[in-house]
Amino acid sequence: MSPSASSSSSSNLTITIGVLAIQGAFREHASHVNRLNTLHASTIRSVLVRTPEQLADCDALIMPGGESTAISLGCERIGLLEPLRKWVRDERPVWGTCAGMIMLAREASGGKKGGQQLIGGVDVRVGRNGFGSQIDSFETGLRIKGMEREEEPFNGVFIRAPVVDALLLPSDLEKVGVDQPTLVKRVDPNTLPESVPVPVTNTMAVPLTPTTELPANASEPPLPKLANAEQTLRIVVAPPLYDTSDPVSSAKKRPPIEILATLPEPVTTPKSPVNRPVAAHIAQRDPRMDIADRPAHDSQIVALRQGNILMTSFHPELTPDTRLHNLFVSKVVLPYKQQQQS
Ligand SMILES: NC(=O)CC[C@H](N)C(=O)O
Repeated sequence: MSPSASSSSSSNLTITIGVLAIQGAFREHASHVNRLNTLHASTIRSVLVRTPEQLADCDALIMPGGESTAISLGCERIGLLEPLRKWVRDERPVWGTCAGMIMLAREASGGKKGGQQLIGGVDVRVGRNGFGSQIDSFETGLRIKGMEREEEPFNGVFIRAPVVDALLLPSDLEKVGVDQPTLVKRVDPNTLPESVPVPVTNTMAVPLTPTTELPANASEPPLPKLANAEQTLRIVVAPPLYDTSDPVSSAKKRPPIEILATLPEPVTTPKSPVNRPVAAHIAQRDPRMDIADRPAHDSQIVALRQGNILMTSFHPELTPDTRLHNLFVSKVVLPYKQQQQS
């Protein structure tokens, strides 16, 4: 940020935070945003976003929790997917909570048949429903790095929340074919032992390590013969958002991942059978990801930031606490807006 972007300039600003309002807990997010107004010299206001035009008027965007397949389909139908991808490509501030986190991940496992469209932007693979189903919902006190009164736990509400399967190397960009906007890789979970770490030897399976090459023709491998096809793990991949003509140098320009909150224990035994293979993958941690505060298992990560993108696997809008909304505004949105104005 330039020195001219002093905090005094923030008093003249009006900050418009859009909340994607296709499905899910968007009203709760909007009301949390509005409550921040009294905390800042700038005017902070929320708007519900349902069209590309409404998005264009925003300084920042929140993608709420709900059902990522429904949100994704809704975005597709109203022509919001590409504007959202452009938003991320332009490095504008965005925060995804729960389903919103799934949308912003570069890869997602545990998807439905037929896959789903992702926006992408953050170099992680998340596992849908990785903590289990609705009845496995839980709340837990979290310490969130950089939040005001950091020592005071923030109540994380986890509802069919996504788990971080793995942090991905940015250089994986080169592995994603530009002609194939959404690839669905299929892995036969029967080939993966329950214990970790595992070498994947079945040639039908696409190994789950971040360094895996996709098949040269980038077409889907044939479906393995399974007793129960629902057990097949699907991984959907977001289209590449950045210039991949020189993947290595473009990957180097990617902002680092900052880990903001972790759980004390890894998620090694997801209750959902669909996600069991993910558990096997969890320990296949890429040691080249040298990141501060990285926990022993990537599955422990529940809040992270990459550049101007924030993602949390829990629902901060379902508690009265507005500290996380304030962190987004103070640490991501205001600096971005000030930089734009300087
Ligand atoms: N609370 C949530 O947002 C749940 C997310 C949901 N499991 C999904 O896949 O979209």
